[in-house]
Amino acid sequence: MTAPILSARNIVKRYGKFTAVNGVSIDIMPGTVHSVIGPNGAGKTTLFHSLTGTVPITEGNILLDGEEVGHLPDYRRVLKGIARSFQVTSLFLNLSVRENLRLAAQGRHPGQAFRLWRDAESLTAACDTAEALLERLNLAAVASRPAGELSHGQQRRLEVGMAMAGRPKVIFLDEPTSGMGIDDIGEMKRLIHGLRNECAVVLIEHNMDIVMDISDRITVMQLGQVLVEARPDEIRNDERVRRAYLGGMITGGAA
Ligand SMILES: Nc1ncnc2c1ncn2[C@@H]1O[C@H](COP(=O)(O)OP(=O)(O)OP(=O)(O)O)[C@@H](O)[C@H]1O
Repeated sequence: MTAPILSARNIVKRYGKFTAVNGVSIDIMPGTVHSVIGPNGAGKTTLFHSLTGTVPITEGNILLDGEEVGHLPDYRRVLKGIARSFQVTSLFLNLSVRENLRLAAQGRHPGQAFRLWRDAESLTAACDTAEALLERLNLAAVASRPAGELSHGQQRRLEVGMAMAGRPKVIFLDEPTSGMGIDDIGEMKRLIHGLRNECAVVLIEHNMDIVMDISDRITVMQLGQVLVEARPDEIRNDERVRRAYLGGMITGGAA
């Protein structure tokens, strides 16, 4: 039987007396897109922060490829193979798209990001990674333009590319299609769908059409806990989910 690439057990995150995540267990299987959905305030973002190390967990265990990472800071988890999509503000807006990707590829190894000129071999590898990513991201035509001049949709694809550049084992994407038009959404869906060939994807997404279309598994959260975890077709037809709190939200997309 295939082992999960990421396995979180009984994750608890408290802010003072308030428990935002209350005993969540989740297994992320390799080669899958696993979405986390739920109403506002359900604890999705807090769970993401807990798994990526953005906030320290109060209780629980997180195994990445069998190794406990639950108490490592976020930058150490990145080195172990956990990536999350950077926010637009984390792009180097004055550098070209190609240079952004090169730096992200170099940054895979600690201390190398700003030693490009000293390590020709690693620079060549980073260039190759950047060129391959430019094609994957459909950004080759704008490779030489400053990242700050890209459209919103292009910037969001570049963020995903920056996370991909380190060849992570698991990528966390937090609402990658927010604020996008229909064409950009289609491109992002194709990109995410293709990612599962090389790593697992954990996705927070409010657009149910997208969730139903591209997820292999869906975890539904409510009040800091897991309400149900299942395949999209099962979630769509789950009366607890439908009646209890998502109701008419699950309507679109081909599950
Ligand atoms: N830093 C914090 N301090 C105190 N409470 C917090 C903090 N961050 C989140 N919370 C609370 O934890 C609960 C879960 O929030 P969280 O942002 O994880 O939910 P969510 O499911 O991602 O919601 P949304 O879909 O609206 O983004 C909310 O009640 C929120 O107010």
